[in-house]
Amino acid sequence: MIRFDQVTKKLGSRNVLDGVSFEVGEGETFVVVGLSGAGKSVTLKHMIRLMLPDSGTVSIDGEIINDLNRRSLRSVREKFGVLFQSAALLQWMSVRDNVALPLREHTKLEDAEILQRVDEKLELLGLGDAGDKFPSDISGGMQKRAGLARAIIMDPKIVLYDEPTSGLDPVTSRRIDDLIVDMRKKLGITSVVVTHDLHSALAIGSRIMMLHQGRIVENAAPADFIRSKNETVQSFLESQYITKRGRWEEFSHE
Ligand SMILES: Nc1ncnc2c1ncn2[C@@H]1O[C@H](COP(=O)(O)OP(=O)(O)OP(=O)(O)O)[C@@H](O)[C@H]1O
Repeated sequence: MIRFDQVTKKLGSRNVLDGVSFEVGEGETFVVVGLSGAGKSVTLKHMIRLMLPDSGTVSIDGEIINDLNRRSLRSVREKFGVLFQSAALLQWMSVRDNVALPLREHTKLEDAEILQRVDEKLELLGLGDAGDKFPSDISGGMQKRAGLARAIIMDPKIVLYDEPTSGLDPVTSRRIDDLIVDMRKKLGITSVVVTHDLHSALAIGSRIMMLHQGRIVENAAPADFIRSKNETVQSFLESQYITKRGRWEEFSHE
């Protein structure tokens, strides 16, 4: 579904991606972890061609997206919903209007149909009562959920999450984790999640890939990830108090 083949990207004087190859299969919750500056967000940006590789290819559903024309690129991008770090809600619009925005911009649906679809998504994300509120009147966790409602309003096949739990307290973070798992269970959505939070990664990931200095140091199912012999992976795990005999099962939804 998503495939990177020997992707390299230099930004400034750094090789931010240095021959990165991996695949994300349909229905996976693929988690990308790594220290700050490891190239996680840059990897996400390549998936929707917000950035182009210097060499190597990115393919979506078998189609190499490096050289697509604008129209074909648009149809590839329609497969994606994106939840960036800030949730990026427009402050002067109600939650309902924020979520409706993509439908109003990209479809010719009647307003009644739009509002019905929006309310369905708000309900799904536990925001049934928040439609009339403004972003500044709801909590950070609710804002993230509203951002997620907007990311899935066009019924994408794939959702990209950049640090979905950053800035949230642990309880709210686990609630967002549950929602990401729900997206797969209820809607069959493939997810790619960039996070610093290994507890979250272990709880939701079908695979976890760790980037370090532009290269992949591990790409494995959670149970194998915590047993990785790679030293960079082990010190990353230890920094978050997870040991080789880690109690990740406790966090796992599977
Ligand atoms: N547009 C850009 N121009 C120049 N350098 C960039 C650009 N975007 C990212 N970089 C650099 O590329 C490196 C990787 O950035 P990226 O945002 O992918 O890191 P990250 O792993 O997501 O880190 P964080 O966890 O801090 O968000 C960083 O050193 C960053 O400064």
